[in-house]
Amino acid sequence: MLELSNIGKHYEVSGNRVAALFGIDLKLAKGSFTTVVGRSGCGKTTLLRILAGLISPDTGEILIHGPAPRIGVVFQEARLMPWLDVSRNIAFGLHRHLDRKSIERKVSALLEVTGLGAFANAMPTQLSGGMAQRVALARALVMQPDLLLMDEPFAALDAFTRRSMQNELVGLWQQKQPTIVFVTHDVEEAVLLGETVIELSAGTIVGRKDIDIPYPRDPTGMDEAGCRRAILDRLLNPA
Ligand SMILES: Nc1ncnc2c1ncn2[C@@H]1O[C@H](COP(=O)(O)OP(=O)(O)OP(=O)(O)O)[C@@H](O)[C@H]1O
Repeated sequence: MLELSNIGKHYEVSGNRVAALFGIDLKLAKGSFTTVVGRSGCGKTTLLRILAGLISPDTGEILIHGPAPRIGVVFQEARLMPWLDVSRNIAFGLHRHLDRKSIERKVSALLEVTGLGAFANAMPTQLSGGMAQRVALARALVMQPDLLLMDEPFAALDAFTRRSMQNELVGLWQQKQPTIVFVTHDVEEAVLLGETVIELSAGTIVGRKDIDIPYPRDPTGMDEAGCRRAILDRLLNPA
């Protein structure tokens, strides 16, 4: 579906050149679930922003095979419009394209899927962090993205809410099969979610691991622990 070839990006910081990414080669098959893991500052967000088209790389090519994908992005913070209720936040991107009845139908389907039915008319200040993040996910999904880009979307949530959001995300992916790229600094999360884990260190890919464990995965499982160990070894001791 999408291919990055030899992508590089640098920033100028106080007259110094900071290489945020270099030599990135990445192929995303249609319907695949890829997690990108690495420590703070390794270039994860920069990679996601390039995939989203929010910034341009300095070098390399982005090749799109087939029609241009519709892209949805979910950030670490929900970034809801504070003056709109939950339904209107979810519907925000639809208004230019659809009539009122179709909007209502789509929004109520997403309220159902994300378990927000009782909060359709709640305002963002009345939501918990987990609920607000559900609204952000619903707002991205209502546009039926072919490519869903997620930048540490569950990082600010407590462990219980994070676990249930992870399960919901896997369920949604299995049902609708969007292509997902999910960035995290948490190796456990990367192994629980991804079909493939891309290991990023100091701006470049230092490893890739296909996770051959059926869903739903178990954070306490032996196979999962083995995968985590292999990934951590490479991230802590890159060649
Ligand atoms: N707008 C910017 N201007 C200057 N430098 C930047 C900018 N954005 C990122 N950088 C630098 O690029 C490098 C990669 O940053 P990036 O945000 O992509 O990392 P990250 O892996 O997402 O980090 P974190 O997990 O902390 O969010 C870092 O050294 C960072 O300081």
